Amino acid sequence: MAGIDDDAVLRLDGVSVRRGDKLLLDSIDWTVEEDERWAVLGANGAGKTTLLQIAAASLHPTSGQAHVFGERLGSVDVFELRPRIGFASAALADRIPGGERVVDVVVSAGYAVIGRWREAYGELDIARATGLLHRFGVGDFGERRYGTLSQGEKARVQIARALMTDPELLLLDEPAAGMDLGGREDLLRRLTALAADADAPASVLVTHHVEELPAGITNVLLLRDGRVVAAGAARDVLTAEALSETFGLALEVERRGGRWYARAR
Ligand SMILES: Nc1ncnc2c1ncn2[C@@H]1O[C@H](COP(=O)(O)OP(=O)(O)OP(=O)(O)O)[C@@H](O)[C@H]1O
Repeated sequence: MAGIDDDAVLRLDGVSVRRGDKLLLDSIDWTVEEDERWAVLGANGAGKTTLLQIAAASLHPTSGQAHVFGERLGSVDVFELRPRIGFASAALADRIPGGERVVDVVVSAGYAVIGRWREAYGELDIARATGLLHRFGVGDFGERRYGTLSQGEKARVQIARALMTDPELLLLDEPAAGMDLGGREDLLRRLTALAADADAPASVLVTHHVEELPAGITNVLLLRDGRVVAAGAARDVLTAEALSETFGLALEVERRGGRWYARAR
């Protein structure tokens, strides 16, 4: 199988993850290419976070093979891969000490992952971090203490932090969770702009809600009980039938202005 698609950012072949009797992921085949912006959709407990942990090289499959940047997990030093991956999630957001200055939260991403934490930050690093904070609508908060930010503001800081190292793969676990409607729509506008940026990394965004997909998502993977229901181009995959199967209820789905909307039938 090696060599079939060595340019892929991520390639999973028959990946399963088992914990005790439970199969968290069941024989997943999935390829993410450099220019693709993926969304992974599924109900609570479907296995989305587990799948993202494999993509982040922080979990190894129980069986099957996972390649990240062409390197097989299990045969490569993951500490070499991780600096090339930007990861933002609520769980990570909660681990950051509340007393940290927001700009330091962002700028330290580079030092944390590449082990340069002893070095002083340069002006260029601060400028880049500040630029990223502005890009995600929290540019005025650089001097604030991280713990004083709202959940939605922290999520934006996390995305800026994930992009700080100029990663080749960006993983976003429910970036709009806990945001009010205005905050969500503003964030989605910014993620849409990121998706349209030819220099932006390949990305995988995990969510429960089709309404939280930014316009510009190119591909979708639907997950139910650890299995792929469908995966491929967004407009082929986001059908009423496939979404209904994914969430276990009859849904209708609609696309408007590049965004997606679902409701019970
Ligand atoms: N160590 C473990 N042992 C047993 N089951 C586990 C373990 N870790 C996770 N699970 C279960 O695996 C399933 C998948 O979990 P995962 O967090 O990947 O789902 P998810 O799709 O991200 O869910 P959510 O949307 O609720 O965050 C869940 O049912 C969870 O309870």
